[in-house]
Amino acid sequence: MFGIGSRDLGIDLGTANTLVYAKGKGVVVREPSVVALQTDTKQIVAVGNDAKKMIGRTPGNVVATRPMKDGVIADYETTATMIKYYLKQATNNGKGFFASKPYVMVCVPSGITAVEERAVIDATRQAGARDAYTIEEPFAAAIGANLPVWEPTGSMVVDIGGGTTEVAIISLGGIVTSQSLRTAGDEMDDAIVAYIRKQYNLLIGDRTSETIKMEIGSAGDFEQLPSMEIRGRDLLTGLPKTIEITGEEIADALKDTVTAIVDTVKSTLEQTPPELAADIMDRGIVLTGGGALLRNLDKVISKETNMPVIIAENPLDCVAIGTGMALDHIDLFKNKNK
Ligand SMILES: Nc1ncnc2c1ncn2[C@@H]1O[C@H](COP(=O)(O)OP(=O)(O)OP(=O)(O)O)[C@@H](O)[C@H]1O
Repeated sequence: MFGIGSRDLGIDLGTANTLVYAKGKGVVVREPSVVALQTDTKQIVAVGNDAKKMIGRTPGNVVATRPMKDGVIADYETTATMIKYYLKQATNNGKGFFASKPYVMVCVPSGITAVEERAVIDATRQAGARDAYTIEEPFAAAIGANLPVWEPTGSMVVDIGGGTTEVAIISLGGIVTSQSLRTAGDEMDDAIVAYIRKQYNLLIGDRTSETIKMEIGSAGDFEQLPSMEIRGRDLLTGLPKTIEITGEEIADALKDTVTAIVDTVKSTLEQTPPELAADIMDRGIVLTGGGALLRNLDKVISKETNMPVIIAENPLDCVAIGTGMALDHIDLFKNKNK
């Protein structure tokens, strides 16, 4: 063990949200993974919440972008700048420079390539880390959900984020089997946009579709679902229009995405050694990530697998908490990245 201190940080560098966990303090930064840039000079106009408000609303010379896609870096320079901004915010409340550079643990999807992983490490070092380490996202999620990952017992975690769904069986401090699906919350949003366009000839923006998903979205209609009024642009007249949409319609729009997630859970279970499967039967499948909050998703997974399903406490924070807690075991992650 070498000099891990209270200034060291864990980052959940997500497609949708970036969270920073500081040892002893908990989650100190929680903002959308969005950066607004001047198109010509590439100068940063805003980061995080301020930048997210600009999505779909920027003038011609400003663009609000999400530099992470499907859990990996799509735009290297912008990601490094975003990490730098959040590291500064986490270490010094955004004022000035680091007193001393932190060691940083960053989570990555389990299906990541060596080149994609290298990019995360390099971007974090470039952003000011003394050194950077990676941890696989479902492993971090399981630590953050308080699962007994270091014990000889099977735990199953399904982390549904913006870009990826990670399914893993964990025992004795390691991933026994896992699958990473590049389908998660963002694809649900896209499916809602496509459905409303097809059924109503109405064009809605990404932020509206995410709001619809959170407010009335559902993985299945086990009960009467709520409805809501939505606004968009009528593709026939070109004018703004308001319609009412039901939860049942949105459940229908989300069907393919939900099926893809359920199928991944099932096929991971099929690859699980029987002793570990028995442990999971006792303890249940644990859902983490923002997608775990989709209404009835726990019920659908439970019905399809015949297993108990539990939503972790604070599902949006599990990966960040687990990434930060893994700093206590940094020697296990040390050599991998050298
Ligand atoms: N109440 C809710 N119902 C449905 N989906 C939700 C809810 N709250 C958040 N989400 C979705 O969860 C996703 C974000 O989750 P999270 O912050 O765990 O992802 P991430 O870590 O940024 O992404 P990734 O792990 O793919 O890199 C978004 O798609 C968001 O719309």
